[in-house]
Amino acid sequence: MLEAVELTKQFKQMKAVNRVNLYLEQGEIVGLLGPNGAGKSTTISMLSTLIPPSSGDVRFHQKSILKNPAMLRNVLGIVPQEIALYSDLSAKENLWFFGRIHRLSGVQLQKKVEEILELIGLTDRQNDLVKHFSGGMKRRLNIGAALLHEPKLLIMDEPTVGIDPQSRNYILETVKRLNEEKQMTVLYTSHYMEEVEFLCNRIYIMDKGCIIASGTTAEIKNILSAEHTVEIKVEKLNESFLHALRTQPVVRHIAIQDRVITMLSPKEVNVFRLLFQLAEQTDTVLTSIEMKTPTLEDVFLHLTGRALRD
Ligand SMILES: Nc1ncnc2c1ncn2[C@@H]1O[C@H](COP(=O)(O)OP(=O)(O)OP(=O)(O)O)[C@@H](O)[C@H]1O
Repeated sequence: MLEAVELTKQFKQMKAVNRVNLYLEQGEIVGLLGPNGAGKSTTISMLSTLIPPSSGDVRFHQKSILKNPAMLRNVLGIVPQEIALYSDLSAKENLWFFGRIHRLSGVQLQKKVEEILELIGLTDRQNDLVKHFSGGMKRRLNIGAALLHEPKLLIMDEPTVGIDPQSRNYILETVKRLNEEKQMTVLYTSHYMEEVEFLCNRIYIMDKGCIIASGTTAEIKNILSAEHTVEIKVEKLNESFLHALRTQPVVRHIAIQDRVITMLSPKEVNVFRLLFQLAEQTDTVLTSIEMKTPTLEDVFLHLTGRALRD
């Protein structure tokens, strides 16, 4: 349905997006995952015809949209990262305004506004001014505004940033319903692993302007199929134990939070024996050792050496 071919954006000295190739099939929810500054917003700005690429192409149903953006714009809904609403208007008035931009009017517009208010759970608050809304309610309305013209393709730029867990779940469930009930194709960018894992059929992981991995969640996790994530709890964090761990060639990506140490190690290594030996040598009391299947977060760490939300 939509395809990026060698898509590149150069801002003066900075290559924000570097030869990105990705595609969305009709009816898929595709995740674009990456840390701040990875190039996600720039990529979707080019995909949604808001900014032109420096080189490369964007194709919609195999046709380049660079010279004919209207073809895509008519069926595209965009949920921007920044809230784009009028705070002195009510929720309903905002939806009316955006509906008119999409040339809806009369009974058709009225019906659509009611339907959207219901979908985003704001029917009861439809007459309240947006300036009195919580962050989560604004985000939901922001999404509603993108849905008025029944887009076939919805591009969402980190739609859950800075909101409460309840609104976040509401948004995720709404996206899933739109996909299942209306067969809406969705490109969803986020730096929350759990969100893309919950929503997406396929995922692209982006870092420093490049796609560094792609596939289904299972395929991406498989990159680390030969490794375990090991979680070690210690009674007291001991520098000599950490030093001993860090010097082991079979131990990688050590992360520490409070008294919990997380690391990766190959499955064929007897990590229990190794940890007990090191604990004994350094007078460290181990409270528990747990082996886990690597998460997408671990894969990102493996590929880039950094955590997703560093
Ligand atoms: N108009 C611009 N001019 C110059 N540099 C830019 C411009 N827009 C983005 N950049 C730079 O390009 C890089 C990628 O930014 P982008 O906003 O696409 O990343 P992102 O993955 O969406 O990050 P975030 O999650 O913070 O939005 C960043 O280093 C950013 O500073």
